Formats: sequence, C-alpha cells, structure tokens
Amino acid sequence: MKDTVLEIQDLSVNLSNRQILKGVNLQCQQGELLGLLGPNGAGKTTLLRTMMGLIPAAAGQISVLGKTGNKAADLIGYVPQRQDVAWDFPINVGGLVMQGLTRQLGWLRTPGTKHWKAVYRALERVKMREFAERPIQELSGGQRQRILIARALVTDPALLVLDEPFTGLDMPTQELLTVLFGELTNGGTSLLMTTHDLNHALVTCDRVALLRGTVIAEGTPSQLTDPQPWMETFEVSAQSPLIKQLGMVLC
Ligand SMILES: Nc1ncnc2c1ncn2[C@@H]1O[C@H](COP(=O)(O)OP(=O)(O)OP(=O)(O)O)[C@@H](O)[C@H]1O
Repeated sequence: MKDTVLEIQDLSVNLSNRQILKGVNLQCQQGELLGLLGPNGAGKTTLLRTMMGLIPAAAGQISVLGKTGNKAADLIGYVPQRQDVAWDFPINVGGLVMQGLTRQLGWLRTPGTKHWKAVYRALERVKMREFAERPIQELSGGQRQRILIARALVTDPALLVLDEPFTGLDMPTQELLTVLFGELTNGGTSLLMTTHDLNHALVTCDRVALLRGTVIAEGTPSQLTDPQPWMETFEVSAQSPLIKQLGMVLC
C-alpha cells in the first residue's frame, strides 16, 4: 500500500467572518494525481492557499508526510494560477525559478552553485533548460505554465499543488503537461490540481474530489458514476448538458 502524503482532517476556513470551507477531509497518496473539482467560489483556491500556510485555518489539521504547519508547507510546491503572476516583472526564467528556493535561501543570500544546479535541473524536468536566460515577458502561456511548475519543483517537493494548470492552454500544450504529470507521479511525486475541465480530469486523474465548501464526494472516476453528487456540487439538474456529458465520459 502506498504512503499517505497529504492528510486534511476536518478543516474549516473563514475569510472576512464568512465560512468558506467546513469539515473538509481529503487524502492524497504517494504518486497519485488528485483532481479538485468544483464551481466558481467553491473554495478550491482557498483550500490550496490554506495548505501553503497563506491563510490560517479556523479548525482542523493539514499534514504532509506527518508534518504540520510551516514544515508541511515546506514539503509542498505551489503553482498559482498564471494570471496571479506579474509577468511584466523584469526577471529572466532562471531568476523566476530561483524564487522557489527563497524559503531555503532567505531573501538576502546570494545563490550558490548548488542552487543554480537545482534551478537548471527543474528547468530540464519541464523541458525548458534553454530558456534560462529569456525574460519572462517573452514566454507564451504554455511556457509560463511550465516555468511556474519548474519553480515549484526546484525544492523537490513531495506534493505539487497546482491551481488550474490547464486553463487557457492549447491541446498540444495540455498534452505536454499531461505527459509531465505522468512522469512526476511515476517518479513518486503526488499532485493535487484544481480544474474546470471535468472531462479532462476524469480521463487523467487517479482520483477526483468534488468540492463545494466541503468535499461532497471523492473517489476514482469509475466510483463517481452517480450523477447526484455532481448535481449537488455544480447546482445543476439531471437534464443539464454537464450531467449528460459526464454520463458519456463515465460510462
Ligand atoms: N480575501 C477574501 N475575503 C473574503 N472572501 C474571500 C476572499 N477570497 C476569496 N473569498 C471568497 O471565498 C469563496 C471561495 O473562493 P475561492 O477563490 O477559494 O473559490 P474557487 O473555488 O477557487 O473559485 P474559482 O473556480 O472561481 O477560482 C468565494 O465566495 C470568494 O468570494
């Protein structure tokens, strides 16, 4: 049996005195690709940001390989949504990937050879080694996604957490990312990603969790053939195109 890498127990999160997440329970095993699905405002990003220690939990616990708090966050590589990054900032690709080592390095220390080696290794993993000197403004959407992944991989995290990595990418780039995710999970890294592309998630993820303030259902795609939790999560009727489309993918 594989090790549990991520364990979230009874997590509740409030923002501006409003409960956003309540009683969230979720697990991710070693080498697993777990998809987190839910409508706009379901709390997906809030959950990821809480895992990174960027938002405090009101109750419950998040542990990564048995560690909690900052020690858990240190074991996670976080890939935010591409739109949340200042792409006009004057920095090259190598410099952006180096930011992934800031927690280890501190803001003021100059990176040494071993740090640059880690940066180039991470760029090689996303097949972008030759882009190291390129200003980040010049990158395409797909290239930006890959260097954000390299920045998160530079610490060799046990768990990679990605917020909507496939949004806005063309088919060949989606394919490239899917292959990269396969390489990472085969190598033992666990992946948790949010996505709005339900069909794609059902085809590529080992397990999916349906979130709407709490986890409505979770399991392998073949365990989630009942339309009820999908209807509850996305607030749609049995006749909606979403449910009909899911029926075609899941049967
Ligand atoms: N800083 C904040 N203060 C108060 N409420 C917030 C804050 N950030 C997010 N929220 C609210 O928390 C809820 C969950 O937002 P979140 O961004 O986590 O959802 P999401 O599932 O990631 O949505 P999307 O798919 O649109 O990205 C929303 O109702 C949002 O308005």
